[in-house]
Amino acid sequence: MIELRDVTHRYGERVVLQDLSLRLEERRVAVIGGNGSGKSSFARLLNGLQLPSEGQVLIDGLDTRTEGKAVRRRVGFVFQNPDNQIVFPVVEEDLAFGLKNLRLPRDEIRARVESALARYDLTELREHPAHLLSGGQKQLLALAGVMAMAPAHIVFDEPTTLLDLRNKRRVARAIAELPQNVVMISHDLELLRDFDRVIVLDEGRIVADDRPGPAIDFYERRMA
Ligand SMILES: Nc1ncnc2c1ncn2[C@@H]1O[C@H](COP(=O)(O)OP(=O)(O)OP(=O)(O)O)[C@@H](O)[C@H]1O
Repeated sequence: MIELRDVTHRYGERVVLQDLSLRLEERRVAVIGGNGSGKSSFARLLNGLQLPSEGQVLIDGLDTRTEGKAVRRRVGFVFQNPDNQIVFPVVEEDLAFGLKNLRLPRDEIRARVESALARYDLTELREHPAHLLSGGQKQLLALAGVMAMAPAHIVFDEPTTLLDLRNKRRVARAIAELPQNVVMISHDLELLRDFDRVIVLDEGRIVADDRPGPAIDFYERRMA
């Protein structure tokens, strides 16, 4: 479970998240809101990439402030910009990198890399230089890398912005099938229609927190 207790976040003087208290227990939670409403800042608090200016963020009881390392093992993060995520020059090496860090046995690493390549249609690109992939292929590789690690929670910061329709559907299917808890930031409202819960942020505050239908209706009226 992810829990925020009285969380406020500032950059300098500017308050970007204000006094949030939340328990996220559902399997799939989405966070939506206008540009600059604080969604990415919210996402980055969940794996300790950012620490809250005030309050606490707890992941399965672990405080991101004091248990950062354990938190990062439990929470995978898929960045909006895959260039932030891809560290190795060749596709399959990049996929194996995080798994080696987990000190998994070599056979297990090989099996997980094969399965991730196949699942995201990257098998033919396995020896391809990662920096020469298209934007969408990079996004798939970043996703595949995090999913191969099988963390308990996965936070997605706009995972489909660069994807064509086929790959968007592929990612939507993959997310639907994930056994993990998912928190997803997205402007793509179709992607969240079957989520369990949708939170709407506006200027760093929660203005709706509901099932997808009513939350999306609220957001669309507010943005009209
Ligand atoms: N590192 C930073 N330093 C200073 N201000 C920042 C920083 N990161 C974000 N901000 C500001 O915080 C506010 C919230 O930004 P955030 O990226 O969390 O919003 P968002 O809802 O994800 O936006 P978008 O939909 O445009 O990606 C914005 O006003 C932004 O300019």
